[in-house]
Amino acid sequence: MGHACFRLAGTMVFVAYIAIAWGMGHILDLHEAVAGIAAFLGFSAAWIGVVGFSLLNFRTRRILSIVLDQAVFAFALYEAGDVLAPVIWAPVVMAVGNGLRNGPRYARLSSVIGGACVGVALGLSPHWQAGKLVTEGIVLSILVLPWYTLKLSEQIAQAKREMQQRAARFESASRTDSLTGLMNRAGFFQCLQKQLHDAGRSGARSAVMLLDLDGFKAVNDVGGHGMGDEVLKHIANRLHDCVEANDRVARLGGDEFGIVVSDASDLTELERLAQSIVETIAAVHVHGQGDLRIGASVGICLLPDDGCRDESSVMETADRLMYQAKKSGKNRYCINPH
Ligand SMILES: Nc1nc2c(ncn2[C@@H]2O[C@H](COP(=O)(O)OP(=O)(O)OP(=O)(O)O)[C@@H](O)[C@H]2O)c(=O)[nH]1
Repeated sequence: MGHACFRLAGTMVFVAYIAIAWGMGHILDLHEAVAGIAAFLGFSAAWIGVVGFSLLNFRTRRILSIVLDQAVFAFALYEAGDVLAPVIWAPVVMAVGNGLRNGPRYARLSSVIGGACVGVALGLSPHWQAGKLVTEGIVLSILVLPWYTLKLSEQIAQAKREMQQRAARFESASRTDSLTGLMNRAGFFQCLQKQLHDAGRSGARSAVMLLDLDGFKAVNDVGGHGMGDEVLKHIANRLHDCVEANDRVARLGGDEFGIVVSDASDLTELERLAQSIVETIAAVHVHGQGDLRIGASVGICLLPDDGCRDESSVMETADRLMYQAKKSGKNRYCINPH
């Protein structure tokens, strides 16, 4: 309704302008001036009924308001002649406005109706017939300019969409590890930041795990880098299978992985998850390499923790605990005191 009021105000100003111009043009013929003003007031009453009070269904209302807009302008041009020269571009603007608001179909409809109405009005007017070329130019502009403007605006919108999609792809690539498809370090830190923020507000317990593979170097040394890459991808999939849908897994670099466990309210459950991760990795078989085995040392930082209020202090704690797990024999997890 706000928009209808805006259009209504615009039309009233337009009608007032025509009425005054007409009145001045017929200053010596008061009777005709009053008749003209009455005709425009009649139009605005019809317009208020159609658009302002929503008397008809949406689509019919739109089409009818296009016909009324364009027809009344053509009629005014026919009657008022040069007085309306300053607003000769009005049908083009109406068609472009209709297109931008309601879609290209309405722009085409508006320009065809506008071109036809103005063409007929100018063709019948002895005044405009005198300048035939100008008349043809006006009609041609009404038919061509809205189409051209809308085409341009469609192309700009399409280019904007493509740029946004490309930016989103770059953004996603900058947070993804290209080998495993997991989040990379940057993505993990972003995720950790959000987790700390949410945990700070809700006070709910969550956890951050830092996992470093044990004995991974030997896989590369024996099976080559290609084999090492396959093992990293396999481990990424297994870790992803171990956690809940709300948890996030990342490869932080080399043979180091990070996990944000969003709900660690049940400590037994969290320790069970850590143990199952250690066992899952210990069970990974490096194909064709005899009894070459790998393992994982895991450091777990429980949150909230007064000493871990930002990402770097959380990572430092998890890193310290991970090294503690390595030092105490590898293939195990260590958790901060709680
Ligand atoms: N295949 C492969 N290897 C990598 C990649 N990034 C790092 N590495 C290798 O991973 C190994 C990691 O080194 P370490 O953590 O010291 O090896 P580790 O045998 O697991 O040592 P511990 O952690 O002490 O058990 C190095 O040999 C790196 O070259 C990668 O993207 N692909």
